[in-house]
Amino acid sequence: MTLLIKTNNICKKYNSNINQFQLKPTSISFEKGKIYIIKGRSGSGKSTLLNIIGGIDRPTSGTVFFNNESFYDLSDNKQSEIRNKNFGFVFQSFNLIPELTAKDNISLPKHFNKNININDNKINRIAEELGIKHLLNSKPFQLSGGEQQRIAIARALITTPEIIFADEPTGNLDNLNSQNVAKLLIDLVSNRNVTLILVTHEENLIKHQHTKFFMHDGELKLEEGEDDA
Ligand SMILES: Nc1ncnc2c1ncn2[C@@H]1O[C@H](COP(=O)(O)OP(=O)(O)OP(=O)(O)O)[C@@H](O)[C@H]1O
Repeated sequence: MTLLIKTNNICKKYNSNINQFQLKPTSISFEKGKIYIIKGRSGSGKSTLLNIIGGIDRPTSGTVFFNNESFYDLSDNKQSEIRNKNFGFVFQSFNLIPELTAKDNISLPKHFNKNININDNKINRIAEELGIKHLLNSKPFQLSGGEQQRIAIARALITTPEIIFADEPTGNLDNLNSQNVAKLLIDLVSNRNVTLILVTHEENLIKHQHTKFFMHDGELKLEEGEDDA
């Protein structure tokens, strides 16, 4: 088992006029090639946790280790490099650039880091796996939600990341598309030995070998029947 990400008592406090929220101290480990599912009610703190682990949002206190280095103590350049090269993100709202074709959206990581190798071969291969090869010249507005999310998944995988963070990736899709896209994502990461942290409510996709967490009022708990994380 190779440890990829580990958090040590990460905590986040939001104090605004509108609301107060606290992610309670969380210590958790993520291993290479494993799939982690996070469930929980709206507002319980799932995205807050995912953003901290994914290097997008610094915790109020505590440490996130990526490959044994304290991520938020690295330089801004190094943090961006890791986010761009080693992490992949899939969001509920797809986050595609409307002016770009599907192909250019998939190539986007190269725009941020010239050292990332993305070529036509690689794009065609992944597009084929995702069943979107015929859509590469289309723009997002010409595509259905399920097709757009497949493009976003291709963009997340094209850099051959070590870990994918997926925050309710099927939240904007109808039932059938939702099942298909979530299954595709799980199959693709499993075939590549990529770690997946998936926020989802798709109960029927969750398998016994996945590690399941439940977030309640900012507190993350391992679901019963699991070993300690
Ligand atoms: N930048 C912010 N400033 C202030 N409060 C915030 C901020 N981001 C999130 N919150 C608050 O933190 C709490 C947790 O939000 P979070 O988005 O993590 O929940 P969630 O479980 O992902 O919800 P959902 O399932 O609806 O996406 C909420 O009460 C939210 O309003």
